[in-house]
Formats: sequence, structure tokens, C-alpha cells
Amino acid sequence: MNDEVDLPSMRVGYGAADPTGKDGVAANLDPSWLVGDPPWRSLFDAWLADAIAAGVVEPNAMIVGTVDADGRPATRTVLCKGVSDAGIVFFTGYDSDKGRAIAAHPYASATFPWIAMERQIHVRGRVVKVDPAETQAYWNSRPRGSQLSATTSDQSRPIASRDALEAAAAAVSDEFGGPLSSTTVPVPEQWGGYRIEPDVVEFWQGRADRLHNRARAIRDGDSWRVERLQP
Ligand SMILES: Cc1cc2nc3c(=O)[nH]c(=O)nc-3n(C[C@H](O)[C@H](O)[C@H](O)COP(=O)(O)O)c2cc1C
Ligand SMILES: Cc1ncc(COP(=O)(O)O)c(C=O)c1O
Repeated sequence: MNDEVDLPSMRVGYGAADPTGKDGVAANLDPSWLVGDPPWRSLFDAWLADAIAAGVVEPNAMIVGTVDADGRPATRTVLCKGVSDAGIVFFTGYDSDKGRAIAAHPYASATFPWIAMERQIHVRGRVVKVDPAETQAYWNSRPRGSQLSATTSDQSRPIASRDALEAAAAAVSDEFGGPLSSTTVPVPEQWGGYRIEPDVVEFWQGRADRLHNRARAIRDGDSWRVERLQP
């Protein structure tokens, strides 16, 4: 540890806005808030809307955890590009490290770390590829530069240098008529969406003295049960 950074004393206390926790609404997450079918959906939408309204940077960013063929976990940030009762959608390279891990173990976790909101949502479940039509529709909405970069990138594989990456990108750009062209860039074969179909969705809310609130919806056969977890 160097002298300038005192990591052991670095901490933020939560729940300061309502230390007594008596308001029962804003500050006191309870499993009774998880209602409907699926019971995680309405609170998920409300907390995402709150994060957007509060100006959280990249409010739809989530940390996706996967386990590779050797049983080794890895995490990385991706952008959530869709939420439905069926699950949480993101787009990426199917032959990336995460794509290979998902092929080996089709399960993932996703964590939305809304620390500025004193909130976190954690999702776990089976992963499926989205329908190609859904990938196509999302691809069509992406800026052309991002389409060209995704076409260029053999995601997660090494490349010798930045110069080599830019040369590859320029070659792909030329292939599609150069920077001013409006030629359609097709969806790369190894690119598309995944949907995490939740078995578990946990809502976490920071409270004073680390006595936090945790409420989760967990699949139980064909239905769901909700429960409180200890902090
Ligand atoms: C805020 C943020 C958002 C990102 N969103 C995505 C995304 O939606 N899809 C993606 O493939 N990579 C995204 N990335 C890059 C990934 O974190 C990661 O580097 C890449 O997907 C390769 O991961 P892998 O080698 O584990 O497969 C994002 C990175 C950041 C910091
Ligand atoms: C490599 C990569 N793919 C995809 C995304 C998702 O964003 P978008 O599809 O909006 O470009 C990101 C965002 O940072 C990214 O870095």
C-alpha cells in the first residue's frame, strides 16, 4: 500500500437519506415490491427508469459473468439493449471469449451496478441466442462506424498493433465503399444477440451500517417465489 491511498478507510455509507428507514417506500425495499408475472419485471423497469432519470453514466451497462469450458469465470461490461418478460438482451461477438464460454456453459449472470443510486440488480439464468430477425433489427439501428468496426473485429483475439487494427478497419471500410458510402453493411456471421432468461433476479438496496435490503424473485418450478436475503 502506498502512503497516498488509504484503501482500508475508503468507504461510503448508504441509506443516509433516511437513516430510520421509516418511509417504507423510497428507502425500504421489501420482497412485497416484487409483484406480477414475472415478479421482477415492474421493479426492474422502475429502477432502470430511475437510473436513467438520475443521469447515471451508461445506465444500461451491466457486468456479465460467464464460465468457460475449463470452469473459469470471467466478467465484462456490455450494454443491455432490451428487456422483456423473457429476459435481458445484449449484443456481442458469438466467437468472442464470452461467446465461447456461453457455448460451453449456456448460463450467465448480469449485474447492474447503480452505485450512485445505492442500488444493484443481479440476474442469473440460462442464455439463448436471440432470433436472427431481432439481431438484424438491432444491427440496422447501429451507427455505420460501429457496424464496420464489428465487421473488422475478430473479438477477443490478439492483434499485433493499433496500426494493424486500423489497417484492417480501413480495408473493411473500403470494401463497403469508403467512409462516405451508404452501402449496407451486412450483419457479420459471428455477431448477434443473447438473451439471459432469468431464474433469479435480486434487488439490492444499500442501508446504513451495511444492514442492507435484499429481495429476490426466484423461479420455483413453473412459478416464482419471492424472499428476503440477509445482507
Ligand atoms: C460501458 C461498456 C459497454 C460495452 N458494451 C459492449 C457490448 O454491448 N457488447 C460487446 O460485445 N462489448 C461491449 N463492451 C466491451 C466488453 O466489455 C468486452 O471488452 C468485449 O465484449 C470482449 O469481451 P470478452 O473477450 O470477454 O468476450 C463494452 C465495454 C464497456 C466499458
Ligand atoms: C465492442 C462493443 N460492442 C457493442 C457495444 C454496445 O453498444 P452499441 O451497440 O450501442 O454500439 C459496445 C459499447 O461500448 C462495444 O464496445
